[in-house]
Amino acid sequence: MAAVATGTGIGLGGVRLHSFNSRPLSLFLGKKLNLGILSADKKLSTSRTRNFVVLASGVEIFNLVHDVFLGVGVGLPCTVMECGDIIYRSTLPRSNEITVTVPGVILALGTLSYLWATPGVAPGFFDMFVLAFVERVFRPTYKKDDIVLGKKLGEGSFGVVYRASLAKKSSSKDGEIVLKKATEYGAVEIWMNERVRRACANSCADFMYGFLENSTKKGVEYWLIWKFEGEATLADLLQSKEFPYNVEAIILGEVQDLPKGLERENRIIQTIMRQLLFALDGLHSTGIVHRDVKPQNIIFSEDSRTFKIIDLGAAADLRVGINYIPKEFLLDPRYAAPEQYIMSTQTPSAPSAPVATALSPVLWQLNLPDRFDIYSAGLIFLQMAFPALRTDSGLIQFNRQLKRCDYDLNAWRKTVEPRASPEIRRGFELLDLDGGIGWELLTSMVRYKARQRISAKGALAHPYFDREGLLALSFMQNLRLQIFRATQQDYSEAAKWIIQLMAKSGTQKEGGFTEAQLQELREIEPKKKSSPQRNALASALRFQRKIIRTINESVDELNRRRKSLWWSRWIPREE
Ligand SMILES: Nc1ncnc2c1ncn2[C@@H]1O[C@H](COP(=O)(O)OP(=O)(O)OP(=O)(O)O)[C@@H](O)[C@H]1O
Repeated sequence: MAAVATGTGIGLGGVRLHSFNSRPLSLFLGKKLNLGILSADKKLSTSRTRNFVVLASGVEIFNLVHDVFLGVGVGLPCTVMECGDIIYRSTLPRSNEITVTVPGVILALGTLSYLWATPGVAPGFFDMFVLAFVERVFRPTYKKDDIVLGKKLGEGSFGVVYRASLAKKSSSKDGEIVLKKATEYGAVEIWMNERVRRACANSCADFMYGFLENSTKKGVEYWLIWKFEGEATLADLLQSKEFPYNVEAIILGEVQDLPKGLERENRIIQTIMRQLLFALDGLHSTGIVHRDVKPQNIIFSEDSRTFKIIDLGAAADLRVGINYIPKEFLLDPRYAAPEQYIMSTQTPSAPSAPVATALSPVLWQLNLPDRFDIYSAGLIFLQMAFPALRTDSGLIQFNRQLKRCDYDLNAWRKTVEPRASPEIRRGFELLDLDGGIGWELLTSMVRYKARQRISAKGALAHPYFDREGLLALSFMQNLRLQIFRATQQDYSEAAKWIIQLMAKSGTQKEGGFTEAQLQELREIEPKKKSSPQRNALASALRFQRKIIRTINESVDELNRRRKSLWWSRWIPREE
């Protein structure tokens, strides 16, 4: 008895019949077709599917179609199940069995590395939907009445900071807190502090609680509470004539009885830089860019004897797109990197949180927003090495000089060194210790292009932090240094190319980038030839662009307001 079987499987006389994939019906009409010819007598036939021409009569076509419908959905295709043409039901592989294939493994590994790449899509989901809830349940909460205000510590445009204490305290040290009464920007700061507390608690001042206080007549006010970390910021310590020995004393807890000199100062500065980079690495690894790194925002924690970062009010969380405003103008101009924005201005405004989260690894790699903080940290390094740069006027003057040298520190050095004061010379000497490894690290932090700047993790692995310095590097350390230097190459052209591709493809809504913007990207000089028609066309284009820009900005603004709602709902309110 012979039967023509098609579809994915047909039961016939106790035998499960399988042929290759079911084909579109049009193929049956006199075309060549893959069909399995099966003999029911041979229960375990090894026969392969043969190709032959089916000249189907009307009745046969009807039967075939009937068979197809019967077959579909009965079993999986043999190609997947590797079952041959005829296999007993009992010998079929179990349907839930996972087949490991090379492309499958590559795909799975690729997906996993994408989900774990900075800023971490997968850890982000875990943090937001598990850790945040667990923390809410177990962390102590505070109310306005629990806090006794003390002296004012500072006042910025977005809030006032007080030293305070808790009315009910378990020990005298326990009760010392810092309270910030902040405007609507306090909501961002609460979000960032909570994120940091869960992801890298040691990087920043110990955040205790934050809530919305709306009983005051002033309107919306966010109250943020931190543990009181200590009296001194790095700015206070830098202003002392004793710097860096005053830092050594508080880090070690005692005054060293050693001769003062460059070597010793270098070691102290190394320690401060290591602690600062460690704190930054913690923030960056979790997708947070501080954007306001400066000595005033680095506090010395007396308990842990380390420097910690404060004031996350201007920080951006690139994992979920909070405070992600590509064109936002930034903050303290004394410490801001030349790009001034953490994201390329070609990057479209942040999409909704799930999309921002899904795209975050790509956007992070394209923009490397963390390098904004690295530039600021580099300037702090410079201030530690050169006392003349510790004053506002000194730093502003340095910034002007560096800008004139196209942000090339080596060029700046060439201009100032020949006529430098003994104090400036001493700074260069300090950085030139151990074969100039300090200078090398500094120049890899303070660079014009963000892409060419070293990351916090890279800086921590730099030989500058090995005690022996450059000359005593082992083979492996030397290799590491060479790799580090290779990674300092300029890959911005490649990134630009990718951005261009993204820009060209554009979306229907955004309309992609205009030719003029692409021109700007390519840094091609616009043609100078002009004619009345060309001028008229240019004016019309300019006008059109202006209208589009205005509409986009208004939509952005509306979106931003709408988007700002979702995460501020997480902030507790005082009952
Ligand atoms: N956890 C802390 N422990 C001890 N002191 C702190 C702490 N947090 C903040 N301070 C002190 O309060 C000051 C102001 O804090 P912060 O920078 O967060 O406020 P701000 O309103 O943003 O100020 P500004 O606008 O001047 O930066 C700091 O310079 C520091 O001296």
